[in-house]
Amino acid sequence: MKSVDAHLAEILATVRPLAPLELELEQTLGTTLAEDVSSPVPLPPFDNSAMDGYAVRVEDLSEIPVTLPVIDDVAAGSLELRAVGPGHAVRIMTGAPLPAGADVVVPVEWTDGGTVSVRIDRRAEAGNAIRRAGEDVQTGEIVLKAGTVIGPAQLGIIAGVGRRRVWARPRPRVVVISTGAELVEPGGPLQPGQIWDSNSYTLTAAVREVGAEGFRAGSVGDDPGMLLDRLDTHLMRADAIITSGGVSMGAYEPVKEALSPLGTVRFEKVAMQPGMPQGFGVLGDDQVPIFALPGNPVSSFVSFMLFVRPALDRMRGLPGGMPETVTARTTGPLRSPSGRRSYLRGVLAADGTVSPAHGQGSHQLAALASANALIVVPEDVTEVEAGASVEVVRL
Ligand SMILES: Nc1nc2c(c(=O)[nH]1)N[C@H]1C(S)=C(S)[C@@H](COP(=O)(O)OP(=O)(O)OC[C@H]3O[C@@H](n4cnc5c(N)ncnc54)[C@H](O)[C@@H]3O)O[C@H]1N2
Ligand code: MOO
Ligand SMILES: [Mg+2]
Repeated sequence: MKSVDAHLAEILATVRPLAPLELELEQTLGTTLAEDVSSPVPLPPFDNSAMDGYAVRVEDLSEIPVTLPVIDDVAAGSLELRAVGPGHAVRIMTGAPLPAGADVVVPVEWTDGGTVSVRIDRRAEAGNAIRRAGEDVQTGEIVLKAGTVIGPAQLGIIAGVGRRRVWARPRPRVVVISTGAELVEPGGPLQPGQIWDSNSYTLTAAVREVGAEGFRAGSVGDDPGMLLDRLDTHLMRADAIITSGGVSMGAYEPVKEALSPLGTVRFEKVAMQPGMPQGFGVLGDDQVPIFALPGNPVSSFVSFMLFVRPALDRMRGLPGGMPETVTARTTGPLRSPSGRRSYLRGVLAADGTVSPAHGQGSHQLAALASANALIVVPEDVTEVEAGASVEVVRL
């Protein structure tokens, strides 16, 4: 059987980072910057006030209290400014440009708030409550490096240096298709022998959670032809395809039947549990990667975490690789089939212990829903005692 690492390595050798596009600011959340962004101007662009108060000359504060005439009123965005001469005060709002001649801002709380003249009751040091031009960013300074994932704060500084568009690798568009004649769309009535399609929702959500765009394309039953039609419909706009089900040893394995003849998708057993039956390859002229995951809901979820997520990271221009693990102590004994790496469901606690879930069946939704971690049991281990330390993938 193929090792987990070899399967992941083959996937990572196949997928490619998406080509950068010049994106409008609003479209960039979750994308990966493909250029260094620098500032064309100093930030702030001009000396301005950090507080609502009065701009004055510090030498006029030598005798406190002192009353000064208020010669101007400067709000943020004001253009024409009168200089502050000796013995003058200018009322100033936070963010407003500092008038020439002033070298201190006295917060209004330290005064009587006068508008014609102001009594200042407390001395402020020179430079108080002044934001100097360029103290945040210098002209030409790189504020974000290529390869940075753009979140809200990164959008802030891109907008803050005046960029309307940036070059970034877009979020991969991933189409999720379920297979299985037994599947019914949640909300619909169940006939005998039917189940609700959970994989479509789990996998589309997992795609979105890792920063890609997920499109749930529904189920195609057990009909290979329907699968091929559904793939045709979505292939041109997909950067990747995920299917679940129909890849094992059964008589009706629509994914295997539909894709094996194409010769570009391989189906094999990987030395892991859950997630043993795996299909991976590329489709169409654009070599769109397809992840043909096993049908058992826990198998497809674990397969997503191990194989799809790292691939999507790479497509986003990020490193992407085997999920990180943390060390924990298992509170209960663990069992794992020899020769397969197990990913058992468990609950990792703040005290560094991990409690294995009661149900470890790869179809058991409840155990997966209550887990926040996958306990890794290596291929050559079949028993782990309670209290032993284990490696754990956080979910
Ligand atoms: N004789 C053998 N039988 C099986 C083997 C094997 O090696 N020899 N492998 C087992 C393992 S391991 C797995 S995993 C499953 C995977 O099989 P498939 O990928 O063909 O999945 P299906 O047969 O289509 O479905 C399996 C199971 O999962 C349920 N399912 C499928 N799709 C969904 C969905 N969208 N939402 C919820 N549940 C889904 C389906 O009803 C089946 O119960 O094969 C084992 N068999
Ligand atoms: O891959 Mo299966 O998930 O071992 O049940
Ligand atoms: Mg099957």
